[in-house]
Amino acid sequence: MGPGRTTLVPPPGAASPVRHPEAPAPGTLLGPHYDQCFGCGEGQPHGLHLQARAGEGVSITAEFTVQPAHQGAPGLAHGGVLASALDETLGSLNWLLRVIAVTGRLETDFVRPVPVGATLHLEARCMGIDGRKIYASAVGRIDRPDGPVAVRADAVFIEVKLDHFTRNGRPEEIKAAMADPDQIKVARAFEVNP
Ligand SMILES: CCCCCCCC/C=C\CCCCCCCC(=O)SCCNC(=O)CCNC(=O)[C@H](O)C(C)(C)COP(=O)(O)OP(=O)(O)OC[C@H]1O[C@@H](n2cnc3c(N)ncnc32)[C@H](O)[C@@H]1OP(=O)(O)O
Repeated sequence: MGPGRTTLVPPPGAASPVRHPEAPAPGTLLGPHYDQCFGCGEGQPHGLHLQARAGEGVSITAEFTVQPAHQGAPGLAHGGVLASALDETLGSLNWLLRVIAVTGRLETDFVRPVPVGATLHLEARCMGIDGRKIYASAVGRIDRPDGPVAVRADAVFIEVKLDHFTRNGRPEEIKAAMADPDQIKVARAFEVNP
């Protein structure tokens, strides 16, 4: 099945996700995978500054507070920003699997408007793995971990090698990342060492 027609439900026969033995313990704050990442980077002034934590099994919890820079309608979060928060939380599951993967498809339901100043409490879970395809779902609730559901997403991530970034990224940023010992450490933490 080609891109665009791919179901977001793991097919029969998909493998159950397995938490990597060296994955960070449940409760551990993961920290940004890249300082300039729009989702999690600390050096990105207009970014989401989303903070993700390892959960049990292959699950992640994350929080993000909607800032004035994230508005669509007056006083409300932009839908694309909310989709970014879901994408980032789902992408963080890869820390626990220790695979590098990029979003192939992301489907979002917007259930409730999210005001500026609200904190979105997100939770993502890996639902199954089929070859290079990683199926995952997430939900975001307003202001409390058990608050009202505002957004939901289903996604498929596709496993890639590190050279996906080095071949495709703008050379300036790639060069800087390769010269940064912290970035090399992060890249290693994602990669399965055969
Ligand atoms: C020292 C250097 C430092 C650098 C490194 C730092 C470490 C960083 C670590 C971690 C970073 C993570 C960053 C997280 C950020 C949040 C997540 C994002 O937003 S990611 C950005 C948005 N996504 C993209 O930009 C993807 C763009 N798309 C592509 O590049 C390609 O289309 C790609 C890789 C997804 C697939 O291309 P193919 O040629 O490799 O693979 P094919 O053979 O086409 O497909 C393989 C299987 O996947 C399915 N597939 C492919 N594309 C799909 C799609 N779009 N939807 C559903 N299924 C898809 C296919 O149907 C096929 O399945 P069948 O094996 O036949 O069962």
